[in-house]
Amino acid sequence: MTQNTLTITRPDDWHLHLRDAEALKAVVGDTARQFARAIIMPNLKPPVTTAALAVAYRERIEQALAEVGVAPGVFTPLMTLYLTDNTQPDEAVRAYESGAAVAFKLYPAGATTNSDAGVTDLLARCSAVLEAMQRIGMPLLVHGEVTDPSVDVFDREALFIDRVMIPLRKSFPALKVVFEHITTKEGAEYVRDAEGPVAATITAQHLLYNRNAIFQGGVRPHYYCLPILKREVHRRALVEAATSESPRFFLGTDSAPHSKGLKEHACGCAGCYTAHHAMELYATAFDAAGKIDRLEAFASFRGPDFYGLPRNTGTMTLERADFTIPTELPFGKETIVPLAAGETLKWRVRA
Ligand SMILES: NC(=O)N[C@@H](CC(=O)O)C(=O)O
Ligand SMILES: [Zn+2]
Ligand SMILES: [Zn+2]
Repeated sequence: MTQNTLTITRPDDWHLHLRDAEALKAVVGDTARQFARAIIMPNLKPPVTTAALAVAYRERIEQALAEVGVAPGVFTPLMTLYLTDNTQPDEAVRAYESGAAVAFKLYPAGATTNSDAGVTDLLARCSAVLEAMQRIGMPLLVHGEVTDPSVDVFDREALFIDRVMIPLRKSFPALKVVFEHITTKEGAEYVRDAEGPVAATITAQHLLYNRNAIFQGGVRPHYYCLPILKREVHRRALVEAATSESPRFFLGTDSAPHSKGLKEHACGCAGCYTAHHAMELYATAFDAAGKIDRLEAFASFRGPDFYGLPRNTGTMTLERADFTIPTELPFGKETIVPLAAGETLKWRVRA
């Protein structure tokens, strides 16, 4: 018998970009409608590099939530700090122990949107802060792509494992590491098999699409994100990982809003906007794999378990019903085109 409804513990998003100011106000309500908590990425301009900046950013998020009518306590932002070559160990201790931030985010310099202030050489520049993080149990969240321009863009994640991840985890074997938005079979296998406290987030777009989506009938900038969509063999490996019984894979949308104008551009920005219908996308992907029963563990259990946080207590109900994704959404004075705009999904969140 086909299952037509699914009630799960309220989910969390373990990788989210909320931006700031008008953009923040435009998108934060979408996430708060679907998720109880989210890990907020620190790649603002300028980046969120200190506990004080994270506290101030959290206040702006809370103000935006109030302005769009989200009641207090409905949604909790979990803040992160942006690691730089100059981050001092006492900043990690101050941020983590005061509750200002739950993790540090590693952006290799030049790897992705707003990563210019990122790290140039992780082990050479950041060993003292990594040592402190390992000691206090503060996770390191990693954008896992090498930045060497001579490396093919489709190979940058796989090479990162050998060049950065393995040496990092050899030097700091007890450091909690989240390999963010994995996109390859190599990434999934590494996380599945590695020793020690390692996990990975997986986006909806990497479960649903392979790289053909970027080029179907012409170039489609709204399917362009980093790390870029890969071949079908990789998509299948990610679906297998997400729907497996491994506790190491959990939901992280990487919803990354950019205005329509900046996406449909000669040099379009990387990032897919999925916060608006994230659970519909994930449910469609899990159902297509015949594994809708595994969605709750992926979306609601494994993330808090890895971070050492309590699981949520409320519930969300999804139902098998057509859900057509809007073609455009308001985005301050501009608009934003969500991922898979105009397409019809098989599941929707019951209001
Ligand atoms: N994923 C993306 O394509 N873009 C993200 C940055 C990131 O997560 O790498 C963004 O901030 O726009
Ligand atoms: Zn990233
Ligand atoms: Zn991201």
